[in-house]
Amino acid sequence: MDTVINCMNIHKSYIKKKWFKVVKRNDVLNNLDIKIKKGEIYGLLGLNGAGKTTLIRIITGILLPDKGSVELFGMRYDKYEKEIKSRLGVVMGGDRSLYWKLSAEENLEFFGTLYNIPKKKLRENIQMYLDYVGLDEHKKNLVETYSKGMKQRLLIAKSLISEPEILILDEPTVGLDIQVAFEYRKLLKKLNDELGLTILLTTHYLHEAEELCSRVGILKGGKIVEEGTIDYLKNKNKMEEVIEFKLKSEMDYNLKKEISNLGIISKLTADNHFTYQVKINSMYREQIINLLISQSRLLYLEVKGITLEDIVSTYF
Ligand SMILES: Nc1ncnc2c1ncn2[C@@H]1O[C@H](COP(=O)(O)OP(=O)(O)OP(=O)(O)O)[C@@H](O)[C@H]1O
Repeated sequence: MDTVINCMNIHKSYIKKKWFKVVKRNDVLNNLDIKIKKGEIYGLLGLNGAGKTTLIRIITGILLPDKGSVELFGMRYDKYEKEIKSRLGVVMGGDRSLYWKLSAEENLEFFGTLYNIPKKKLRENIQMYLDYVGLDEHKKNLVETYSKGMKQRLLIAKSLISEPEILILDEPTVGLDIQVAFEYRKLLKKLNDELGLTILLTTHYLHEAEELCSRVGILKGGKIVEEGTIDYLKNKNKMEEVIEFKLKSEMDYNLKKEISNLGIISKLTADNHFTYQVKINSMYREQIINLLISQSRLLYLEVKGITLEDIVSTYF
């Protein structure tokens, strides 16, 4: 498969200066490599502040790296910026880039002319993509009357108007309600399946990465420290599930030893009582549940699905 995004040895630091002196230096990306193949949906994962948005800004040519090189479609921004950008659709957080006093159709006409798309082709694309994102009925309405979900879909239509080959999205479903986010993910999947768009996105939601991404990469300490499918990451870290339980008193040595043989125990520090979590591979679920139920000190027990933060945290 062709590599369409190739970042090599990327370094990026944010520097705060006072009187020409560096007073604070934050090395965000450090010798980072990433390769994304044509047709993939790649999810960039990491804790808050890991540098996901910084990397997205570098890949989209908004920000220059301090060191290293970025190639899209085998081309570099210093020589082929216009060509690269014409093949890239970008949806960053927020809806500031739409004109609220214009209708959806007028917004797309305006942005389409910036791309120098011939008039007839532009009119066809506007119709096609408004249809595609399910906004055809509302195309004459002012954007200020749109819901957040509708604005998000319009931003996708806007990014598609120039017929890009790669779509890049920074936390696309943040702030959307469950149903709207579900529909939005369906739309992204459709764009990948039907139009063959390569998609790069950042997300904090495990179910989103599971539903959408053919591959994810974990960004930690300025580098991609792990890549693969979500299933691969879960199995590798033997972290299929989390069991939370509460005891009447502190866990004794014997119980702790028995549970530790099956999973990783931690105490919920935010809780003043004796609440614990154990991360386990699902094959040990029954065994741990039986063990805990046999304890007269057990107050409550809950089996929880693991979160993306649980997976990402194992790399810290
Ligand atoms: N323009 C900037 N100037 C200075 N520091 C910045 C700037 N942008 C980001 N940072 C810092 O760089 C680090 C990485 O930020 P970035 O937004 O890339 O992380 P992120 O992984 O996208 O985080 P989140 O998941 O919270 O959105 C953070 O410590 C942030 O405070």
